[in-house]
This record gives sequence, C-alpha cells and structure tokens, in this order.
Amino acid sequence: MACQQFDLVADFLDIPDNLRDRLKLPRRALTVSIPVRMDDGSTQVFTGYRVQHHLTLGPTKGGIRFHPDVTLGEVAALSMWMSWKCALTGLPYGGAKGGVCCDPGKLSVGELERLTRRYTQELIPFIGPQLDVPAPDMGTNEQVMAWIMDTYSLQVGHCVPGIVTGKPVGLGGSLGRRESTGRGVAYLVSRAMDTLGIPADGATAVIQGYGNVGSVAAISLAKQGVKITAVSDAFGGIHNPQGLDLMALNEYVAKNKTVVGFPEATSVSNAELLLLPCDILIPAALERQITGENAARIQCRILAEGANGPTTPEADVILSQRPDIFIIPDILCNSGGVIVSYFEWVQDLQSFFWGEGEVLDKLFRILEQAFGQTFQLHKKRGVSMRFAALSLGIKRVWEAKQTRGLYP
Ligand SMILES: NC(=O)C1=CN([C@@H]2O[C@H](COP(=O)(O)OP(=O)(O)OC[C@H]3O[C@@H](n4cnc5c(N)ncnc54)[C@H](O)[C@@H]3O)[C@@H](O)[C@H]2O)C=CC1
Ligand SMILES: O=C(O)CCC(=O)C(=O)O
Repeated sequence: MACQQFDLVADFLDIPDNLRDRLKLPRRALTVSIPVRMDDGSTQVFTGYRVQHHLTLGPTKGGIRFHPDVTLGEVAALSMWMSWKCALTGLPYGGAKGGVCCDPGKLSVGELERLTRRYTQELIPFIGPQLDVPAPDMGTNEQVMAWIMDTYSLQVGHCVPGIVTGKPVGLGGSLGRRESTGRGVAYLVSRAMDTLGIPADGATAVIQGYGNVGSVAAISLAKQGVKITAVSDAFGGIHNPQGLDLMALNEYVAKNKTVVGFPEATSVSNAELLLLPCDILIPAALERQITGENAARIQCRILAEGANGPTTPEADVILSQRPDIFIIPDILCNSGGVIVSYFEWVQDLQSFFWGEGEVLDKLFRILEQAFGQTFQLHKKRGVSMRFAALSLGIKRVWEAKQTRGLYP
C-alpha cells in the first residue's frame, strides 16, 4: 500500500524513475530474536523489528507495536508513512517504526518487561536521541517506554530521557502526550465539520478500536457535543444509536478489559460497525479495514483515519467516486501524537518543561497549518486529501535530499 501510494505521488511530482528507490527503500531494517524467560520457567523466542526509513532531516522517529500479526513488511510501510507524516507537519525527523510479534494481552507484567528490555538491548547500537527515538504504538504504553528508557540509560551509564517519547511525565514525559493523538484527531474532525457545515452538536461518531487513540478521540468529540454511537476493540463492538455513556463505558473497560458486554448497547461485529450510518467514522485500530469490498457501503460524511493505513488503495479508488465522504488521511489525522512526541524530545534535550496549555497551543497551531496546506492543495489541484497530504510530505523529503546532494 505504501509503495503504491508513493509511486502515484512520484509521478505527480515528476521524480525521476532512477531516483525513486532512494526515497522508497528504508535506510536500515533490523530483525532481532528476543529470548524471554517465561513465568513457567520455559524460554520463548520472539521476533522483533525496527525499520528506519530515512535520516535526511534528523533522527528517525516512530512508535513500537506489540501485536501478534507484526511483520517486517508492515513495519517498513509504517516507517515510510512516518517519514511523510513528519515532513507534512514540518518536524525535523525521518520516519521509523518498530514491532515485536507477540500478544501483550497474554503476557504477564514480568514477561512483558523482560521482552521489552531484551528487545531494547538488541536495538541499542541503532537507537539514540540523535539517531532514532521510539514511542508508543498499538500494544505499548508509557510503562513500556519507561522500561526502554531505563534499559538504554543503564547501558550508557547516565539517565537519557530523550531516548524515547511517550514516557510517564515523572520520567521526563510531556504533559499532553498520552492524549495528543486522540485530541489531534478530534481537532481535525472539528475543522472538517466546520468546512462541511456540519454542527458538532448532535453529530454522530462511530469508532473502531477503543484504545489510546480511539478512546481519547471519543471523549474529546463528546465534549464538543458529538454523540458516540458505536465503538469496538479486538473482541467485538457495541452500538447504541442514542449515544454511549462514555464515563460508564470507561469504568466498564477498566474493569473488564473490553467494551464487549457493556450494558445498554447491542453487540455488533467489527465488520458491521464500519457500515453503520454516522457523520464521523474513525478507524483507530489496524490497517486495511476500509477495502474494495466495503468502501462503497460505508455511510459517513467524514472518514477520520486515526489508525495508520486503514484504507486500501482499492478502497481509495472507490472513495474517489464518493464526493459525499471527506477523508482526513492518516498521516495528517493521527499526527498529533508525533507532534507532541517532538515537543517531549525538545523538552528532554533542554531539561526545561512546558505547561499543558503551551503544549496544546503549539499542537493545534501545527495541525491547523498542516490541515490548511493539505486542504488548499486538494482544492487547487483537484486531488484527494490523501494525495495532497502525501505529496506535501514526499516533496519536502525529496527537496531535502536534492539540497543535501541526494545520497545522505
Ligand atoms: N498511540 C499513538 O500515539 C498513535 C497511534 N497511531 C495508530 O492508531 C492506531 C491505534 O493505536 P493505539 O490506540 O495506540 O493502540 P492501543 O493498543 O492503545 O489500542 C488499539 C485498540 O484497537 C483494538 N483492536 C486491535 N485489533 C483490532 C481489530 N482487529 N479490530 C478492532 N479493534 C482492534 C484493540 O483491542 C484496542 O482497543 C494504530 O493504527 C496506531 O498505529 C497513530 C499515531 C500515534
Ligand atoms: O510519537 C511518535 O514518535 C510516533 C507515533 C507513531 O507511531 C505514529 O504516529 O504512527
């Protein structure tokens, strides 16, 4: 998907054929074996990856995913999208991504810590505050980032908070980072609603994936008056056309570790949830959810891509024939996370920390600019919002490579 998107944009930008691989292929891709002593005394070997897409504009940046379906190809695609996302939002980074093929829900806290520390140990020659700075993604959280920071710091002999972002605030994390991706999604949805003339009060939203991104987006939108009518997780979904009580839902999820079984809602499958009528549809879980098979049948006005890569190129072709749907593409829609990660990194390097108001103000200003530039190109050149966002990101990296002399 990432390569197909790149090739279309490269044609539009007239990037010479013989130089396209320079932009497309990752600079480095690392596969590691991670032996972990399990609680029952056995040893299990997990496979982990870290892909750094380009280092032309600064260190590489991107999350680490713990999920059973992680593959090297997926991580490479996610690293490429990180590059275009950072360039679109003007951050001084190349893209990276990491992943470990495991099911974090089935590991004890001790097993998870040993796995994280051993994975970090394997990455140590390749990461660093000026080289590659990991962050959370699906299946990882602040605690995992704290273990990464601790493992790295023990190795080099002093405390290095700038090695990861998305850490607990008490260890040099930034105020607002935990909520930043979901808040950014909600900010851009409200910009899209303004643009389309949809009043927030009474609008409805359906969210696939009620994790960090999905749950914060839900709360932020509900504060604007939007009714959240359906949400889901890996176990299934729930639906209430009158709107879900999010306070009660969050208490239920904290206790039961799933949205499934929440009272005052009917159950719905993840596939059915995507087809529910709503004003705003937010995929906030895995890639390839809106496909050639279901794209013609989704019933929203705004498709806000909280997840990375939720829409396949086949679906994009179908959606291009549906002017009734406004897409906020992933590299724009979920960029709030990496933007506040950038703020966290800057604060760590300076050992000087900002208030939450300052973080949010700077976040919304960057989102506003990226939304404005993408929307302008979309209108001016008659290209989709995704194409416009990718073009802006790819063009900036391409220009930087040319200015540096193409081979850095
Ligand atoms: N955490 C962050 O700061 C950022 C995350 N993202 C993207 O947002 C998406 C979600 O990430 P997080 O919220 O951080 O992860 P998370 O691990 O906090 O939550 C993921 C949610 O998706 C659910 N899920 C997993 N498989 C599913 C499936 N097959 N169908 C439906 N739901 C499923 C999980 O049960 C969980 O509720 C991912 O695509 C990630 O790459 C993008 C930018 C930043
Ligand atoms: O915060 C970061 O550095 C990266 C977050 C991430 O993985 C993403 O934007 O997909």
